[in-house]
Amino acid sequence: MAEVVGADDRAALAAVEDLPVLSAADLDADPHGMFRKYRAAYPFVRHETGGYLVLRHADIERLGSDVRIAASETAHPELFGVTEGALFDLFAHGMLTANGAVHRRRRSPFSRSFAARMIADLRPHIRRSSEQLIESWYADGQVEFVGRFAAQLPAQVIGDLLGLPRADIPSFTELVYAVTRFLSASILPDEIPESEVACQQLRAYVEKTIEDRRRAPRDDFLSDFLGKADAAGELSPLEIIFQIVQLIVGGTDTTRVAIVMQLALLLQHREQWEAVCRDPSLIPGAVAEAMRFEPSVASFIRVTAEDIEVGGAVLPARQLVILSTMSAARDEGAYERPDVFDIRRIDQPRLLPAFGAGAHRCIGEALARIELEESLAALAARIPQLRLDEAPAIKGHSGIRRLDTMRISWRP
Ligand code: HEM
Repeated sequence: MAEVVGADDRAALAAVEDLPVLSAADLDADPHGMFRKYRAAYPFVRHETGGYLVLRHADIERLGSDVRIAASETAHPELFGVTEGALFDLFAHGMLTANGAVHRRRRSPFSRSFAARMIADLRPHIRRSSEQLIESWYADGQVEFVGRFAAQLPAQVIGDLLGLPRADIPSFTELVYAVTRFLSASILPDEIPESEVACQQLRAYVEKTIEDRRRAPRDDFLSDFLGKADAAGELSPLEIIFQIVQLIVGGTDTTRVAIVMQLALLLQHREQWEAVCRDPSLIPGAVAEAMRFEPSVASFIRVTAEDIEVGGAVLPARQLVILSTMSAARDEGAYERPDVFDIRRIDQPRLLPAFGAGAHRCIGEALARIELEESLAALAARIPQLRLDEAPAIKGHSGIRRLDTMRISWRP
């Protein structure tokens, strides 16, 4: 039986075996309500799949940088019986699931090209892409926003970053979303083969793009990355391919869901939408608040290397740990009135929990924020009279969250 090492003033903790076990169905039915209820009493609870859900803001910040918990390497594909193939390689050779020196080696060629000041140069281009997407359906007076805008923009931005031909973007987008399905804990076993085929095709496409760029380098992001990776000589050919695949996959669905949720939340709080339309300086605050209130990524996963004390109880060694950034973002210990959506709030931390913590903190944060800001600015400037006809039903309490459709209109 795990030992309880000290008292926490918010809870009299039982041994780990006695902690509540939350079911995925209950969590999916009311994730914020469940987190609120248990966060007040327990620093972490058990998940029915066998892992532990860590709930409080300060614990997640700390554990995100704690070397005693490690990225999960190939645990996710193995959990689904996937032990070889392109999906497996994505986890075996990518930075997201790697640890220590291997992780640093895979991430470092990107650090300069993804720095905020480099990415800032893309802002006008991302604004133009947003405006062009809006113009493609503006005359219709209404649109299904997820498919016709939110799914398109992130794929276009990454496609442009890698210098892909615009004609390839629709098929590229389909492949990316088919691969992303595998990252969700809710994928069904009979959906995996389709995801595997898509990942093989995406790998082949990226491989060919890299070959083309090596033959004819350009003044662009991909040439810069290949130059650095080749000069350092530390990445295998497979690692080079899968860092790019991971960048594509990491930057697409995450941003799609966030673009949808920020617009939905603003239209559901009409006074705040109108304020953003009148005063674009409110946009960065609106983006941060939407990421806090309904984050597109609900958690990140680690494995404990040894027993770790958290809030007066012990997380046992060799266990899967789900660090719930979604719970952290509504923690009463970190935010005033956490269940109120308020784009003017002044207690946002400098580092938003939604982008993770520690060595794996999102490498694409600056890019994601610009996509969110510029898409919102373009919508607010062009269609301030927007109405929400069908709100998106956002689902999921861990990993990337899911949503299907959202209808908006602007006819008088
Ligand atoms: C709203 C949008 C986004 C959210 C909420 C988000 C969230 C996250 C989170 C929580 C992590 C940490 C995962 C972990 O520690 O296990 C992460 C890592 C990562 N993200 Fe993002 N992300 C977003 C957009 C992007 C974009 C636009 C890109 C790239 C174009 C990107 C690429 C990556 C990569 C490559 C990693 C792995 C970093 C590493 O392991 O060192 N993300 N992201």
